[in-house]
Amino acid sequence: MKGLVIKNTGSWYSVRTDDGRTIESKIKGNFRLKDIRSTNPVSVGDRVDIDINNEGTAFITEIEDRKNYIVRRASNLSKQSHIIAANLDQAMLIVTVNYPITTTVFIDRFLATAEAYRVPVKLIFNKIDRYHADDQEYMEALIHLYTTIGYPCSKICAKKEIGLDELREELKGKITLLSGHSGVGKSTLINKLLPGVNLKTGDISEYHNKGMHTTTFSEMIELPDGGFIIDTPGIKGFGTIEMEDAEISHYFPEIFKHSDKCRFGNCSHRHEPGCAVIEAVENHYISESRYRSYLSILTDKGESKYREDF
Ligand SMILES: Nc1nc2c(ncn2[C@@H]2O[C@H](COP(=O)(O)OP(=O)(O)OP(=O)(O)O)[C@@H](O)[C@H]2O)c(=O)[nH]1
Ligand SMILES: [Zn+2]
Repeated sequence: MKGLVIKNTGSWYSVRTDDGRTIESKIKGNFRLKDIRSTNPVSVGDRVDIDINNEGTAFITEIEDRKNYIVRRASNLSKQSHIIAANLDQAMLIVTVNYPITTTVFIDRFLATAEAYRVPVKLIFNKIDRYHADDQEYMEALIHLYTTIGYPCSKICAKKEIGLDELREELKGKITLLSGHSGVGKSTLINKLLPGVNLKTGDISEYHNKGMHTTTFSEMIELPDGGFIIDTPGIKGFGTIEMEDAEISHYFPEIFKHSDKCRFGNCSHRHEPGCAVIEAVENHYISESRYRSYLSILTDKGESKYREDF
């Protein structure tokens, strides 16, 4: 029987089978993944094969290849990773241009990390009911910028349920990582998407923390129309990802595009003569804010500041 891992508590995995049952399962055999040293061989989002036994529980016998997965370091000292979730169809970053401000550096770091993980991202601008003319103008400028680069954007008001039907449509049948600064309205939004659950605003992590006595607890929230949201407690975004200096520009699509024409193949786009990226920034083909974010990742990389952000 094939199914989807939707929850993990300790050594038990809840598997939603393709015929609609939820079967508590354990791992059988010794799973080793080729390219990752991870503390958990199976994670939420994994597609698995299970053998159901007489008691109605099952053994996981096979894991399908993942199209992507997100990780965090198992602990500060360890080189091992913990897989937070696998097979994400998309990530949505909830952004507020005010109340509170989401900085472009925060947005761009999230986008670059998503590129590194090969997870498509959409930006959701929330609290549109609160914005005055200046905020609105800034929001439209950001939407123009990010849409041009290739990141779809939409505007919602979680509180008054504006724009939520379109959002529900986009979440249907998919595994979506939902992320955002504290205070952008993530709990409010999840509440509206899950009628009947009635989480108090600010309580979402408490809800997830039920059974938090195991450190490997992880769960996807099932949506009424099908599809799942991942909102892992304690993980602001994507967990940790290591980026090599030379790689970073690959995760800024428009910078990468221009870097073809740099004089030096190993150009860092900081100060080199004949740098096509710097020229494109000067000529406004690349936005200054994006370039600043690129530089900030380059500068902070390796420092804890960057790791804490995600
Ligand atoms: N005006 C307005 N306020 C909103 C909207 N969405 C959420 N809020 C308010 O913003 C505040 C923060 O909302 P939360 O849903 O708790 O935000 P959160 O992102 O879950 O924040 P944490 O719980 O800290 O992670 C609350 O006072 C909400 O009522 C919106 O669309 N418009
Ligand atoms: Zn360059």
